[in-house]
This record gives sequence, C-alpha cells and structure tokens, in this order.
Amino acid sequence: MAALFLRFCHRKFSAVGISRLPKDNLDTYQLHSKLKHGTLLGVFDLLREYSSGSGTTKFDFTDLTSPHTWYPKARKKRRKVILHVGPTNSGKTHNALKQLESSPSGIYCGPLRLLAWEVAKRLNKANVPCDLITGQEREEVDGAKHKAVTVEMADVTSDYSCAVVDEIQMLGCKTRGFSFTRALLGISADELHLCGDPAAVSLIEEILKVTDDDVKVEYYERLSPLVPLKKPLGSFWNIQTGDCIVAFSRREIYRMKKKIESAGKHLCSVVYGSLPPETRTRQATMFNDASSEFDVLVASDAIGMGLNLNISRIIFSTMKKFDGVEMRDLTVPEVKQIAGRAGRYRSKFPVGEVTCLHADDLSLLHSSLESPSPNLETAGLFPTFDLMYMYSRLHPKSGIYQILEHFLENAKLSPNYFIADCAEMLKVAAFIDEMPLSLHDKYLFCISPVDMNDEISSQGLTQFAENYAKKGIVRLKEIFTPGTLMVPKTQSNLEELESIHKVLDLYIWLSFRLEDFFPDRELAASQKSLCSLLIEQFLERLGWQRPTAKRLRSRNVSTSLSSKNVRRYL
Ligand SMILES: Nc1ncnc2c1ncn2[C@@H]1O[C@H](COP(=O)(O)OP(=O)(O)OP(=O)(O)O)[C@@H](O)[C@H]1O
Ligand SMILES: [Mg+2]
Repeated sequence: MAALFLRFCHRKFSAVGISRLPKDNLDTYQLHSKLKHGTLLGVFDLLREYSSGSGTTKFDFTDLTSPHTWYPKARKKRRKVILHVGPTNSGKTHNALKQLESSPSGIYCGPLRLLAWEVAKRLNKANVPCDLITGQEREEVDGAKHKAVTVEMADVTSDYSCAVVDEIQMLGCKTRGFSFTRALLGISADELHLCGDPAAVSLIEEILKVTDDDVKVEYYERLSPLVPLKKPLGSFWNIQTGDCIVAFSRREIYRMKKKIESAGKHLCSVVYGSLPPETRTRQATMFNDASSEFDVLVASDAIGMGLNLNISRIIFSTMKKFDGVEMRDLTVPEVKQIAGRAGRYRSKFPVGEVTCLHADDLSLLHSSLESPSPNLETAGLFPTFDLMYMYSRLHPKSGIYQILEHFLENAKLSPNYFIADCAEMLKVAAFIDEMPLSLHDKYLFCISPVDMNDEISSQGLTQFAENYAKKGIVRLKEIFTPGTLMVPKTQSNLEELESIHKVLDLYIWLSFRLEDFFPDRELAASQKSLCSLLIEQFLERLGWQRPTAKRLRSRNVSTSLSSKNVRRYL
C-alpha cells in the first residue's frame, strides 16, 4: 500500500528526541487571511519603524519575555479566572461545562479530539447549539454561539462570555504546552474556567500576575472511590467484564487482545494513539455499550485524559514506557491519569480498582497513587507567526529552518516559561526549505499534523508540498489511487492503513488552510472513513467468536460497519 504514493523522498532523518509536532495553530490561519486581505497593518508599521535607522538594532524579535502582550483583546478585559483543581473523577470538567452551558456564548478547549466531540455532543443534547472544530473537522450547527475545539484551535480573536480550558496542567508539556499557554493568556472571555491538576496552580497564579485577571481556586475531592489492589492480576484467566488492560505499544496491545480472547471468555475493544480517532471513538463506544460483547478494553495511555468510560478496573501490564529515547518508569501524573479512568462517578462501575499484571510493579503503582504530582515550574511558549514573519523581513535570506533555529537559540524568556520542543518542526523545515514556497506556506507545512517518523506520512507530506510548490494545486488522485484499499490481512498491512489514514487526514488539514489549492477534501474524507471501516473490520475479524445474532446487532448499532457500507466506499 505504501506504493500508493507514487514518488518517494529518500531523505531520511534520525529520530531526534521524542517530540511530536505541535498540531495546528489558528494564528497562522488568521494571519493567512490577514495577509490575503491586506489588513496586517500593525506588522508593516512595526517593520517600517524598526527597519528605518536605529530601530533595527534596538528591537529584538526574539524577546519573548512578555507573551501576555501578544493578546490585546484579552488584555482589554479583567477576566474572572476560576481554577477547578483536584484528582481525576472529581467533577472539575462537569462543573466548568455547567457554566459554559448556561452562558450566552462560549468555547471549550480540550487536549483530545475525543474530548471536544464529547463536549459538543453534550451541549447539543442540552439544546445549546455547539460547533465542533478540530484541525480536521468543522461541524457547524445553525445558530451556534458555542464551540468545542481542540486547544490548538482556540480562538484568541473573538469575545466570549465563558471559556473552558481542560487539562490545563498540559501547559507543561514539552511539545504541546505552548498551545495551552496561548489559550490561557489569549482567550478573551468574561469567565475563564481552567480544569486540571493542583500541580499547575502556583505556576498559573504566577503567570496571571501580569494580566490583572481576577483569579480564584476551587479544590475538588474524588466523587467515587478508587481502590488500589494489593494483589496483581497474575493470569489472564482472571480478566473480568469492565477491565481495561494498559500497554504502551501496539504490538503489546494486540498480543494482549489475542491472549485474552483466546481464553474464550471475553472480546476486547482496542484504543491506541495511531488508530484513527473515529475508530478509537467507536471502539470505546462499543466497550461502553452494555449490549455489545466487547466487554474488555486493551488500551494505551491514549485513554488517559478526561475521558469517561465504563471501566471497573485498570490493570497496568507494565509500569514502564518507551518515550522515544529510552524505556522509563511511568511518572506520577501518568499513573494517576490512567488509573483515574476506573470507577467514574455515575458510570456502570462507580467504584474503581487499579492493579498491575505483575506483582513486581505493585509498589511503584501504590507509591505513585499516594504521591502528589510535582508542581509545574514552567509553561511552554512558542513565538507567534507574526514575530517570525517580521524577523524574516529583516533577514530575507534565511529559510524557515534558520529562522526556527534562531528563535530556539536566542529566545529570551521570563522564568515562568520554556521554549517549545520543535525538533519535529525542524525535520519538516529541512525537507521543504528548498521548495519555492512563501514563509507562511512553509510554516503551515511545519506545524501540520505529520508524523515524520512514519515513512508513509513523511512521503505524503513531501508529495503535497512538492505538488503545491510546482503546480499550485494538489489533486488527491494524482498521488493516491482510490479503490485500492483493502481489509488488512496482517499487522503490517494494518500499520500501513493507519499511516494512509494519517496522510488523508493531513490532506484534509491542509484543505482547511489552503482551501483553493487542496480541493479534494470530500474525496479525502470518504477515503479516510473507508480506512477506519477497514481497520474496524480487521479488528472484528481478530475476535475469537463466530458473529452471533446478538453481536451482529450490536455491531451494526455501534459501529455502522457492514460489508454493504464498505462496498459503497470501494
Ligand atoms: N454533579 C454531578 N452530577 C452528575 N454527574 C456528575 C457530577 N459531577 C460529575 N459528574 C460525572 O462524573 C464523571 C466525572 O466527572 P468529570 O469528568 O467532570 O471529572 P474530572 O474531575 O474532570 O476528571 P478528569 O480529571 O479525569 O478529567 C463524569 O461522567 C461527569 O459527568
Ligand atoms: Mg476532566
């Protein structure tokens, strides 16, 4: 299937660090339209000012010591900031969402597409029309004054009466933290609700000292108990309905699924990062649905944030994970977040349990659950495109790689911040710098959701960028042949299909930002849906049972998967 991409780029990069790309950033989208409509007056005024005479030497674009001044709209308000902090399953998000629902307008910003979907669904069900906006989706609802978005899409140019930023402790994340900082400083809302771990409180208070916002902290207690067990699971024979076994590689996830299913008592849904998000949702829905026979979940830490699933017991198959560089012990926040998925309040299993597969791991599990998460000391920061653009006007010979490097090496920061890890961005920058593209276009490719460690994904990006640079228009059919997708037969077929899904996702992401030049969004979307249907067929075929009438019924309800559906796409 890799051959679907007709040309290959042979340039290889060694895996640098563990970082993934920062996903997407509305600033660039807005800047693009500002440039298009010639309204970027402030930038040109600044440029004129600083490139005439002594200004150039005085102004330092890499001075990032006052990021709160980047958001004039938010600075015009004295925002009422409410921090909802406490352990997992303590009702933090629920309470913030109640405020959002009852406000005349608002925005929810979450770290995962699944969470944004959950919130949009909840608000629409409560008759509060709510748009869903992620890097790859725009589902607009008539009359909506509310939006549920992934944090990278947080809108810092409109006014809201209420905003919620969920899992705010992620502002300490090396790669995505800067998007949380941007939402924290930049959203212009009368009320800003921040939900997360108490470890973020003192940093947020410190950061907000300069904004003149009114900050209040509300502490929460867990709503239903989470019991750390003294005994390990020991054998897969002891797996029960409602269990979720956690593993950190796709190979291990499928090994566990096979092992559990071959015992003949349970069928497993799977959730892990590189599965298409819609497949993850359907797998989770199937596990949550009491009438489905998929009563056990095998998952990676992709389930570890904010999600409400019907899990009775979390079982860590290991307490170590590979972080891109080395095998390391799980951190205290990771253990708590994952364990916190068991026993959700008002779920089918209101009392949760947590244990490990092996007895050796129990002591780390217990000590992690008893320890507070270490306080966060710094928040991620990344220069806005406007700053890079201004810098590039004064250094027209620099490519985007050099500009990024210059900012990374020379950025001046206040003690509350660190500069985001953009190793992945640099990999893309090195690929595309020689292409005849504008800085803005190069920047877009750099922040696009591409996984440069995945060969098919990086080939897809190269094809898109080359075709865009050479022809100005990128037709999907020129690089992708519809009608050739098949149900995977092997694990490596499955992996390829997951990668093809990522490439189609990337096309859709680009089509939202370069609409006239990536015109085949519909085709990409239908092929993407087909990929996830085929992946789901593969997952179901892995099951040990012949489909019974009951299973077929639940499958049709919860996954809409049928051979008729698949044929329609083919
Ligand atoms: N007052 C309430 N009434 C009804 N249901 C509630 C209430 N508070 C919380 N819940 C439900 O309890 C579950 C856990 O709440 P919530 O998701 O808000 O927890 P959280 O503290 O945000 O957890 P996490 O840290 O894992 O994100 C959700 O299903 C939520 O709908
Ligand atoms: Mg939450």
